[in-house]
Amino acid sequence: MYSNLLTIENLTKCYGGLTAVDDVSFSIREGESIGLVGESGCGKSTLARLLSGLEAPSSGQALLNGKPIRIEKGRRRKHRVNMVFQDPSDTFDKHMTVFACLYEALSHTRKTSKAEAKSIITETLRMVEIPEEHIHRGVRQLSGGECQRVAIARALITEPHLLIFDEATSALDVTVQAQILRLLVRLKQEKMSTYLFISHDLALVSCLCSRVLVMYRGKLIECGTVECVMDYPLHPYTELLISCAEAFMLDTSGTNKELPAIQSAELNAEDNGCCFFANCGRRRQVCAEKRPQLKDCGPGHQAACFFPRVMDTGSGMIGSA
Ligand SMILES: Nc1ncnc2c1ncn2[C@@H]1O[C@H](COP(=O)(O)OP(=O)(O)OP(=O)(O)O)[C@@H](O)[C@H]1O
Repeated sequence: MYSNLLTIENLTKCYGGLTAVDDVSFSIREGESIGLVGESGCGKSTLARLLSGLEAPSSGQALLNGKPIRIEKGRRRKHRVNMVFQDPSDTFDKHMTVFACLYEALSHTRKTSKAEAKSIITETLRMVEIPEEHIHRGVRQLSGGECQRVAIARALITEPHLLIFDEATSALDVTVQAQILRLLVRLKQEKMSTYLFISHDLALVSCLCSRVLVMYRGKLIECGTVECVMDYPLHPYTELLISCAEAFMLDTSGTNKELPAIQSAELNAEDNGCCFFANCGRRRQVCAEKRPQLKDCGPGHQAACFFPRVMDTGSGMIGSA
């Protein structure tokens, strides 16, 4: 019996000489909301495509309810794992109406009468706050925010086991982003589904998720509850990521704080060593020679670092090796 909805074991994806996802292992329990963060190009979307059966791994496996996720087209895949992408307009046939888009998705997973389909579609559109009179509009007539709501409705209507949001708000302007974020918070409360939120935005992940995974250059380098990782980051890359996010926020005098510098990844000479070696202020010889594996550093908190930050959380020390 598998208690986890999703179990990822040593998942790896190579494109030629590039390892986009490198020996990644983690699990997601049913009903959990997990955040996946990391800089651009670290492999987040590749990992999402592997989980949704859009691409096959080079090695390792992803199990959904104990069964390997395989490349599947259309209906079965979307019923198991469905994705909402950054720019939904790319994923719609612009000549279709809102009703036709949702009906197509629904008919992939369930047989319904027209009347039943109409009632399910109306209810799903209500859930994402699209007015009923939009139902016969063409998707090309929708605004960016409306289009993303319809994309969310299209994903929800298939009742997937796992729903992945890949930067689902980042193409929208800030006011629409805030509306979609409020919608996601509400949906998460109303529908106890299992979600994976991929984002650059740590604040968004903090709002929506209970646990967070941090990736760097294809590797999982830290994971734990949102509170643990945000308040007590152990890996130097996570510390940098959080300080970068804070630096973007205006301080009380109205000026931006200086961004910490990050060196080019090419400076990381040691393929066998730590992927963060070139940028790390705590590096020692062993970091150049051996690759650190994820290890428990505190309750529900893991980091792949030989010298994680040691901190007193008030209820005990974390990070000591
Ligand atoms: N089909 C592909 N063929 C070759 N290289 C690819 C392919 N897809 C992704 N890559 C490369 O794999 C690496 C990881 O890309 P990926 O899109 O997964 O990163 P990401 O973390 O999602 O980035 P972003 O946040 O900018 O979307 C990048 O170097 C990218 O160029």
